[in-house]
Amino acid sequence: MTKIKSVRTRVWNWTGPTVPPTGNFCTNASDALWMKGDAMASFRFHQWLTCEVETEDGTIGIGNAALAPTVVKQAIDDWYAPLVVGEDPFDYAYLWEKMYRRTHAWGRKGIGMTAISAIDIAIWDLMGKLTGKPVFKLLGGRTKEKIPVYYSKLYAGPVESMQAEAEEAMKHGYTGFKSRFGYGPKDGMAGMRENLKRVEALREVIGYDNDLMLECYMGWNLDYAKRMLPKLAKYEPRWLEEPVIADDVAGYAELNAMNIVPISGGEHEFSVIGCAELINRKAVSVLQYDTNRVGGITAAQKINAIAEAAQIPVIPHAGQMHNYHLTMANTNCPISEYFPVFDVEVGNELFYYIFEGDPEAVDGFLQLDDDKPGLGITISDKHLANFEIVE
Ligand SMILES: O=C(O)[C@H](O)[C@H](O)[C@@H](O)CO
Ligand SMILES: [Mg+2]
Repeated sequence: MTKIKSVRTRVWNWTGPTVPPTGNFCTNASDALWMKGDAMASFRFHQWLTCEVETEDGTIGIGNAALAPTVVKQAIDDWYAPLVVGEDPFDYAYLWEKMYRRTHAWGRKGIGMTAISAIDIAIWDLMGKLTGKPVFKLLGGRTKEKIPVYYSKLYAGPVESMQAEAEEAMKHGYTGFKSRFGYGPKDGMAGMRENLKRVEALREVIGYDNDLMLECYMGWNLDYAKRMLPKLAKYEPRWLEEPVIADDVAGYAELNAMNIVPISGGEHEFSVIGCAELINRKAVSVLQYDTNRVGGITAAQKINAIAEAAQIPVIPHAGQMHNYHLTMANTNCPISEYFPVFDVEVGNELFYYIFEGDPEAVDGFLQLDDDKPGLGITISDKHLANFEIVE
């Protein structure tokens, strides 16, 4: 048995070229504020955290976090790393509880649970490498020949450019497409019409034999969503995502109970109990935790069991290997989100510039390798010139 010897955290700041997103490309929680300018102008994921857990025999497991990397790094360095050094990585359930309970006063959600996630993902990568098995083979094995993925971009912009993007994506074999709304409560009825115009335009391109998912990114509220749902029904969205802020679980449940459009959410929920509440209160018809926020693979797999018992499908936020392995290992995880490989824009695509090994979608599917131990990713040296790395 080899013990954990060290935890190395690094913050990767992208300093390379970026594509400026169109203004107002997605509604968001800040839209409710009285503020000047475009709230999404500051919405960038141009930083990422890598977390490498090394054992005494020199094996290194790789974890990561996208939320607040500099703060999560400090939390790991100061609080969480000391809790796992000297421990056996295969005692991962005990280590998860140790990290969760020793910081329970402040770490149950947000930064603390993101830090736990990064370390836990690294531990699962480590266990895969130490056993010579891909992580999905440690979770339940292959439940799919390949993973169906949905195309996730279509940021709100001019109707013609959204239609052109959807047309291009159609050529790559996707059968699911997620777009972002650009308008919300502050834009009134005129904004509603702009939103509906774009949904109609996308349906004209992709037709009705493909899935269309609609993303609000917490930018609406209960009143606006209740008014919009009947107007959206005829476009048959597969789901309406994060219509209200993450704390408005009652609002989620009311919208989902209207049974007009399935409501999805969870990418801003944390821990097993946090997701169990969304399920038990019937707040979502599709649960979308992100493994690098919710508590890592240990927590995500427990949540998958609770969701399966309630027959709520789990389609994790973001794609990326820490989520793909769970989707491969669970029949109740039918498809994956997939950010197409793009020049760095909002930052959802930054993962591709830090890591190697993330599979590219082919004809709307992606594949995992039965013989690649761990998560199957390495830290890339291909784009180092475009990063400032903080140890
Ligand atoms: O579901 C998603 O992909 C997220 O909400 C996105 O990361 C974000 O880009 C908002 O569109
Ligand atoms: Mg989302």
